[in-house]
Amino acid sequence: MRQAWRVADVRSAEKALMATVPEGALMQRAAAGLARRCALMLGAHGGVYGARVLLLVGSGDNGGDTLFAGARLAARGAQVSALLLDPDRAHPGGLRELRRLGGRTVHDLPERCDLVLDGIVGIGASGSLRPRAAELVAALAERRAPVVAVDVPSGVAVDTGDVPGAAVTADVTVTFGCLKPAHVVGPAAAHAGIVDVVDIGLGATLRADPAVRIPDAADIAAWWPRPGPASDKYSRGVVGVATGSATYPGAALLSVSGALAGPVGMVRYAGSARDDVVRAHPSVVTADRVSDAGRVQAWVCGSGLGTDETARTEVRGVLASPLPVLLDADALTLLVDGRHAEDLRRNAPLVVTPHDGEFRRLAGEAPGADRMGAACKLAAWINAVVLLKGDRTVVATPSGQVFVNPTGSPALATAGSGDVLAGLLGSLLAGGLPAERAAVAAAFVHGLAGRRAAERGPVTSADVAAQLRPALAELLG
Ligand SMILES: NC(=O)C1=CN([C@@H]2O[C@H](COP(=O)(O)OP(=O)(O)OC[C@H]3O[C@@H](n4cnc5c(N)ncnc54)[C@H](OP(=O)(O)O)[C@@H]3O)[C@@H](O)[C@H]2O)[C@@H](O)CC1
Ligand SMILES: Nc1ncnc2c1ncn2[C@@H]1O[C@H](COP(=O)(O)OP(=O)(O)O)[C@@H](O)[C@H]1O
Repeated sequence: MRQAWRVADVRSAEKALMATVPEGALMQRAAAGLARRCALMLGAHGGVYGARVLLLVGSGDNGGDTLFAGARLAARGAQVSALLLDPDRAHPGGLRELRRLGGRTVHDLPERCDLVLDGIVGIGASGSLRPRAAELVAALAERRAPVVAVDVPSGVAVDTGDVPGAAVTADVTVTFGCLKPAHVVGPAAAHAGIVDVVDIGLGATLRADPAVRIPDAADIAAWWPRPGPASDKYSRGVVGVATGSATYPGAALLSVSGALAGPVGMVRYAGSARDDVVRAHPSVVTADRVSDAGRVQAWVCGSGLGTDETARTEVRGVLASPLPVLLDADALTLLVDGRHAEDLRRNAPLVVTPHDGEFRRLAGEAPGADRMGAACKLAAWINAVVLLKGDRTVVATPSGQVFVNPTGSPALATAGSGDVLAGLLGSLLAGGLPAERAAVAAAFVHGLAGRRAAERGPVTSADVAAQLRPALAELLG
């Protein structure tokens, strides 16, 4: 599991580390790692010697890292030019070193270059880029040269992953010590490109809790419940699916197909699409209503359910059970008027899976610029695990733990793909995973399936469901 830390925590760790090393040592470690990565990129396209490298240099230490890295590239024969945003405030030691090794300063963006290092601002940035920096970033976007962002792409909000204005879009971001939220969450993540972490020795002093955890395939494979010799269909868990309606029978089929790909031994369906469900999935045991469904270990409720009194009774029914419950789509709409406030006071886990519109209705405001903060706030408020959908889906727990999903594809933005996710997540709940792991694992595998489906052309949610099994076969070996 990778982790990312907030600026304040990085700063304290850096301060503690700096007290133990010679002055300037951290910047040299950062510059060495940065130069190495740049040399690798140049090496793949003709070599370092003679390559035209442009440094965009702000007046903080981010610019300092960039100048020292540029000096190292100049020492290897690159033609390095530095564009200083504020020449009087550029890092003096870095500028001296660059000049000593043959680098020069320029006043405008050159027409052509082989690599650009973005050292305008790093973790010391505040607010959106100032006009001169923003102009430069806009002009850079037209040059189409490969860009390496130093620590973070300039213009992103480091702690939230928001992109409040102009921002550099990098091919590679070389960051120091640890990941920061902007590398993995929100619209900023798409600006970072491939992210490389350079070890500057921060590990020992970085003691704060991470701001966000990023699962990898090994985590999901380790968590995924697997049947053993003593398993039977009941001991593997039975998930109840209360979704779909006469108007939306497809939602029932999609959520059931998601549930069937999960680890449970049986799927029970309760609702008016039962005939369609059995026709498509003969192994599913069906009933008309939640109250008649039989024993399950977790409930999934909401996709395509409608918002009439029958739907309300079903939502009330699943919430009244002592079991883990996932509420999605129409069930979330039904929560908004407050009539289920009492039902929400339950001891068993609750997971809600809103997209932005559902989130706004539930929380009373849109997730806004800080998706992690917003998800945490809602999770604490309703005492539920919140899975906030989107690119880089966020999972937040009532106690404030946050996960960001690294898999997925924009192709998942297709009607019904959330229904598939809900079914899979419910299956993991019934299979015995703690709610936050079920949410994280479901988002991860759903994202893998989305990617696989996208490789085969335009994606429907049925394609996503069909790719869950192959994605799992690959993941679980
Ligand atoms: N600490 C360490 O141990 C290590 C730190 N390291 C490196 O230091 C970096 C942090 O350096 P930092 O603290 O000097 O801040 P930095 O990111 O250069 O930004 C400050 C400058 O930006 C300016 N500025 C601010 N906002 C702006 C805006 N919106 N638009 C435009 N400009 C804006 C601000 O201007 P001012 O407000 O002063 O006028 C000031 O000039 C970090 O990311 C990493 O690369 C590594 O060497 C490893 C060891
Ligand atoms: N731009 C995007 N990039 C990646 N994934 C996305 C994007 N937009 C939506 N998704 C994913 O697609 C799914 C859509 O779910 P949802 O909005 O509930 O659809 P539906 O209600 O039609 O089933 C979610 O898993 C979400 O994370």
